[in-house]
Amino acid sequence: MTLRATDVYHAYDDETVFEEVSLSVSPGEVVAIIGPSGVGKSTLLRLLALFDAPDDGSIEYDGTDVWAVGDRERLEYRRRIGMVFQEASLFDASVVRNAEYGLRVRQSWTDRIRHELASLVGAENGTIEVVDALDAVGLADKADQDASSLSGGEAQRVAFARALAYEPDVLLLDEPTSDLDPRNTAVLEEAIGNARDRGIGVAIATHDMHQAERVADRVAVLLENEVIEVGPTETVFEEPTDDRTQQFIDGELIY
Ligand SMILES: Nc1ncnc2c1ncn2[C@@H]1O[C@H](COP(=O)(O)OP(=O)(O)OP(=O)(O)O)[C@@H](O)[C@H]1O
Repeated sequence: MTLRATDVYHAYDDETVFEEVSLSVSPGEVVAIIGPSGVGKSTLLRLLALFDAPDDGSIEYDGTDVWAVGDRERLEYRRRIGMVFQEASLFDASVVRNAEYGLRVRQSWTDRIRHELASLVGAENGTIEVVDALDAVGLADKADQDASSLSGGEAQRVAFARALAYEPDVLLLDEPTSDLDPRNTAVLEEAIGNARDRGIGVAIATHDMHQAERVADRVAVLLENEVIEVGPTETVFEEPTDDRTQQFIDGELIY
């Protein structure tokens, strides 16, 4: 399932964020979106997540213009996309309840009843998908712990597991490790690689160029209202075609 933004124009009031930005995320690849603060990385992810409609251009899901179809159909596409924000927002319940939340809201009533029945007969630690997802972020042993007792890094790992649990086609990550220590960052980066290996398409907005080098197959550089360069990670970092990319990588571009 390829998610594709084509020639997207977007503005907040009279402040233009993008002019003709195009970017795709395909199954089994990690695309890093890098660029200075305020350039529009989060805005691009919100558009790809179908939270907001672009002012012009299109967002396509496997060739379907998702803003040209009805609300119900768009909701179905929306449900195939997982998003993780910079700060985890967990509610006051156990880790497993938090991790299964996305799965629950996406389930049909029949599925929900099935799972409620499963919990009545003692399968309290959630469905296999949720246990797998918690395992992928190294938190299966904390499934029954209260989420409020977790560290910030662990909370973010639960937020990632929540998105993984409903097996999205595409995972959109907005600076998911910017507040985390190296260990939690390493756990999440490994989970990103595993998601990619399972065929999920991942887009990650990051300030951290080393992280982009570590996790991404392709890198898109956002600058001055456009994607100035997109290509294989090695090419973008070793032999960029745009001088501004080199300046940005070298830390010489101040905005
Ligand atoms: N809801 C909003 N209303 C008005 N302006 C907004 C809104 N959201 C973002 N902006 C503006 O749009 C521009 C792009 O913001 P965005 O958050 O997408 O950038 P970013 O690259 O993700 O930044 P950062 O790296 O600091 O998170 C900024 O100038 C920001 O102030």
